[in-house]
Amino acid sequence: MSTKPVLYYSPRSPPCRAVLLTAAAIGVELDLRLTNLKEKEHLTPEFLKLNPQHTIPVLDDNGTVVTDSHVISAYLADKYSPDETLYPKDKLKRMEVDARLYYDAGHLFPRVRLMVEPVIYFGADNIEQHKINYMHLAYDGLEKCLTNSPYLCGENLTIADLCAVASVSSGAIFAPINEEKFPKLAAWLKRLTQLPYYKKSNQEGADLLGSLVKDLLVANKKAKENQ
Ligand SMILES: N[C@@H](CCC(=O)N[C@@H](CS)C(=O)NCC(=O)O)C(=O)O
Repeated sequence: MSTKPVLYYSPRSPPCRAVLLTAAAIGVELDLRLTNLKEKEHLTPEFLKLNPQHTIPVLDDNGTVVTDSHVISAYLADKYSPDETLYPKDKLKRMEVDARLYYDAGHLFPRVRLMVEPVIYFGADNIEQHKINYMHLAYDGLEKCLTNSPYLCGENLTIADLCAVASVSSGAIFAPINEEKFPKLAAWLKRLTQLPYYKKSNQEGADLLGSLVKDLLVANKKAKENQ
């Protein structure tokens, strides 16, 4: 008997939230398994069998194991989405969505992690200005994609929007989006926050990440002063 796909995840993680958004957009229920990175639950032999790259999210759909949020989102849309718009089957349209997904994988999320991971894992007590500027550079790429369309790939919401918004909403906590400089990006972000499942699938986890990092910045500073 087939059961709900299992998702190994953490709500703070932007890529995990991208998958939560995609699943909610499709209406597929997931069996959520919290994976605590601080406790090194992603480094156990059992987890490494699922994903030797030791990253979350990981999806286990009745024995089909899928890793990487972008690939998982594409898999879920292909397998479970009732309509094609979320991840188009047309080759040219799909290429455009894939290009935006790779932009998230290669530019947006890495710049978010560059700001937050030194604070979470290595005791940094400051997010340097150059990291914030670097995030802003990545916003610029999205601003230019948006031209006159409401979504990153035109008139329809796609998994590219859902993956990108998990990163952008997290990045914006530390590298705020200047509405004058990035008016289309700011409007796009507002548009996505209106999705009925946005708060539960993304906002709550982004808030958790924001408060964790802000608290750690203070704690790390104190620890340094007391050294
Ligand atoms: N490209 C991957 C990135 C996933 C990723 O780096 N996840 C972080 C948590 S936000 C992680 O698992 N870090 C643990 C590690 O790298 O060992 C994806 O989109 O799924």
